[in-house]
Amino acid sequence: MALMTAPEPPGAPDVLDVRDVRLSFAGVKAIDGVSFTVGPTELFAVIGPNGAGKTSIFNVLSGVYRPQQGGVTFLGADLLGRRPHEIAAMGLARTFQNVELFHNLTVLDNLMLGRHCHFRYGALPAVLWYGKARREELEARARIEDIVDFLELEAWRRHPVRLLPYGVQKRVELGRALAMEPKLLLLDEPVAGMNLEETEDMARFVLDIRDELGIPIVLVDHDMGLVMDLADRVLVLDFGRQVALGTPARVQQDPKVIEAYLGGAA
Ligand SMILES: Nc1ncnc2c1ncn2[C@@H]1O[C@H](COP(=O)(O)OP(=O)(O)OP(=O)(O)O)[C@@H](O)[C@H]1O
Repeated sequence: MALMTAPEPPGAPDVLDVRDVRLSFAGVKAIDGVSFTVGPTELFAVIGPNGAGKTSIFNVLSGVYRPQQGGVTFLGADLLGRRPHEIAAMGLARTFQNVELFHNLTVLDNLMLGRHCHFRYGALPAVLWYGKARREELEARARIEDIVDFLELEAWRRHPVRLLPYGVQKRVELGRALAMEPKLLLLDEPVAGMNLEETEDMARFVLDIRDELGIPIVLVDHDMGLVMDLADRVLVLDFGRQVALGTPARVQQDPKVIEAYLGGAA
């Protein structure tokens, strides 16, 4: 399939390296010494009860928050201090807890907007170098059609997003992130508010992105069940602190996790 990327060679370096990150807001420790790595084909999950610091970690990774301490390296380059659009251009794409799309635009137009970081020709150059700009647009349209196929959005492609069922809107948001041709995908509560069927569909697409497209994923959720089914490794947070890090099987049996997470707000 045209979307397929080359498999990583064995022993390829980690795509993400988070080292002892600390972030406070007026004395509230949102992230209190968190460290983890994400491998080149890994599906890594961050879980924890409400207020544990999951969204804060995503906001650090995507350049919205700057931590007071620690380091973050993405594909060997330092991330901290970079603006969100720079980080997106480096290949780190994210989805949001709530659907963040242009609701009056069609599915195809929303996906096209996800590709803007790949356009080299603006309005005036497009007039001057019509041929190249045209080729670029045709190429973009072909990539978008691949994504439409991959996420099974054919039936909705010309519909305004506001008319779509919620689960399909979340899939379009995923498609917009894929349109950026990311090297790492951050998914913020991808099944929040979904019914069972929509959740199962989304779980299948998330696995396919990792397995067929070879894109590593960091997924944040408070739904223990989903994460335990999907993730290669899980980081459990509570009050900003790292409670456990390991395979789902190991984390699930960790007494600290049972006490801090399952016994608490879960
Ligand atoms: N911009 C901010 N200003 C002040 N406090 C913040 C800010 N962002 C996060 N916090 C605080 O940091 C802590 C962690 O919040 P965060 O949103 O990261 O948790 P979460 O695990 O994503 O929670 P949820 O599951 O409810 O989304 C909370 O105590 C929160 O109130």
